[in-house]
Amino acid sequence: MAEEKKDIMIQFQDVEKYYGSFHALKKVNLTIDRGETVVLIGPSGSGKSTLIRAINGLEPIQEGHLTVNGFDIHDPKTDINKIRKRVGMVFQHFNLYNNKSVLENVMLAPRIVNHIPEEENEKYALDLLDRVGLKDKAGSMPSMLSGGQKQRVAIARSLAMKPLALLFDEPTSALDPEMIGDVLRIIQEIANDSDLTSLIVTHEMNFARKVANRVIFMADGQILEDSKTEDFFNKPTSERAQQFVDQVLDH
Ligand SMILES: Nc1ncnc2c1ncn2[C@@H]1O[C@H](COP(=O)(O)OP(=O)(O)OP(=O)(O)O)[C@@H](O)[C@H]1O
Repeated sequence: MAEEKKDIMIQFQDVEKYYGSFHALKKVNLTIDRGETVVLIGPSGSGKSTLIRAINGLEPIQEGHLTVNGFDIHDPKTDINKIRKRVGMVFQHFNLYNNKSVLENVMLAPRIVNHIPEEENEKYALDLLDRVGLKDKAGSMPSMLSGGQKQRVAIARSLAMKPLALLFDEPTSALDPEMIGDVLRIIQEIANDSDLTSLIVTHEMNFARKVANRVIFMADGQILEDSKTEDFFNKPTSERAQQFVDQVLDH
């Protein structure tokens, strides 16, 4: 029988990353297929942000290969901007343009980078704001919004570029508890869009359990587990992961 051909979106092969002499990613091997929703968890300082930021070239790697949509992202010949156009990132602290309206925040990159005609751009931006429940805030400035609303604008903004993949780096860590649910619900809806590949760093274990196809567990710069979600939560194979899950679920 012919082997099923997988459609790989993100692939780390023996990736090593150092900050000076500090070894932040140790021989990382990871393959994420198109359309998968993968959650990345692990203790503070284990390298989750470093791994996710390497994917769109925000952190250089020193050894190994990292391909995104078939391009070796750390090959000097690769045009990193072409990859960043299709790989969106949602940050912990939103990173909105505070001097621009909500609508302008969503319209800016498609206008400047993709030269989308104004009318089409505005229509799509308003559709996206509707999708995140904020169409009525289109004319507001970010300073008028709650943290949860800001993060929903940031999500709409990342979708405006019609990404192939979205990277979420602790998208709810800076939010008040009552804001978290709405943001997670929207991330779940987006992640379940079958074409989109999502990689989500989160400490929200119940959310991870609901949304992810797979869970990656990191500690000390290494991937210790890469399991189907239910397998991971039913019985992590490493003691380190078991301790982590027990600790997080206790809180
Ligand atoms: N710019 C940097 N220079 C030096 N060391 C860094 C830098 N960025 C991160 N580190 C170190 O690399 C390690 C991994 O950091 P990283 O932010 O990737 O971890 P994390 O798992 O995302 O942690 P957290 O859950 O606390 O955000 C940490 O020990 C951190 O101190």
